[in-house]
Amino acid sequence: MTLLSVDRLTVADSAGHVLVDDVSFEVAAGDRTGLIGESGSGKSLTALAVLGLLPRGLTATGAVSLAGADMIRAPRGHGDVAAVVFQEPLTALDPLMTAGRQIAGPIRRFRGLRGDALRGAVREALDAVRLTDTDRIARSYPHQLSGGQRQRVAIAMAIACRPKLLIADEPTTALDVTVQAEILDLLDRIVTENDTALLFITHDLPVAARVVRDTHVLQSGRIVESGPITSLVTAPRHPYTRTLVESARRFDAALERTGRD
Ligand SMILES: Nc1ncnc2c1ncn2[C@@H]1O[C@H](COP(=O)(O)OP(=O)(O)OP(=O)(O)O)[C@@H](O)[C@H]1O
Repeated sequence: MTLLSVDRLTVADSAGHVLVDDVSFEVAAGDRTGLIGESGSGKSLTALAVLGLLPRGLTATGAVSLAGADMIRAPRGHGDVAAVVFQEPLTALDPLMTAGRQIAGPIRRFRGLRGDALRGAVREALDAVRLTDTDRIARSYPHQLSGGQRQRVAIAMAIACRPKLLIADEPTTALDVTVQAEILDLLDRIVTENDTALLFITHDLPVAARVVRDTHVLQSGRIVESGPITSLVTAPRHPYTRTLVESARRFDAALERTGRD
């Protein structure tokens, strides 16, 4: 079943500059789809258009259907269908609210739980993202948590309403390498266990290769290549994809050399 259908999506600013150019792709239930491209290639604007959350001054044309809702002409709240995890958890978290209350918000709104049932669901969400000491974490404010803990709380908030689609926009870019690997494993496990579809946005090909199956490569707002990530890595067709693969290989080789020193 197609959950998300993006058909000839074009996003332009008020001066008419085209920022996302004729982008089409689909995500079916349970898919793990990547959007890969360098900074400024249009990945985040594509995600925001999917959620009906484009910044003021930008207009979208084409068609975006999310679980049957027209997200361009009649965007509606997406909270029960899709959830998003951003690069910097502090942008998603309210600095003045404890982690527990933040996770409780969408559960109350979309699942209608109250009292003990609500508290139980918050604990469950914290357990699901492998946060130990859940009572302390639930009582903590964002600044009292580490970067990795904050991103786990943001993921707990995103999955607490059991969305059918999880959009992760550079979810590990702000984290150090060990924490990055833990968060990728966590996302991998969560989408597998809940059969959630994943739209994973990154500039980092090796990071994408850990979690996605099919991917689209974006350059200057356009999709230049699409396919299974394994084929893209082993036999890239477009020159830009080749550049991405080569720079990932050079980085790997440099890491290996550093390891031997
Ligand atoms: N609100 C806005 N108004 C005008 N231009 C914008 C706006 N937001 C983004 N852009 C421009 O649109 C283009 C695509 O931006 P987008 O944020 O989608 O890129 P990205 O691939 O997600 O990059 P990054 O990984 O750096 O976030 C960029 O050239 C950016 O400068």
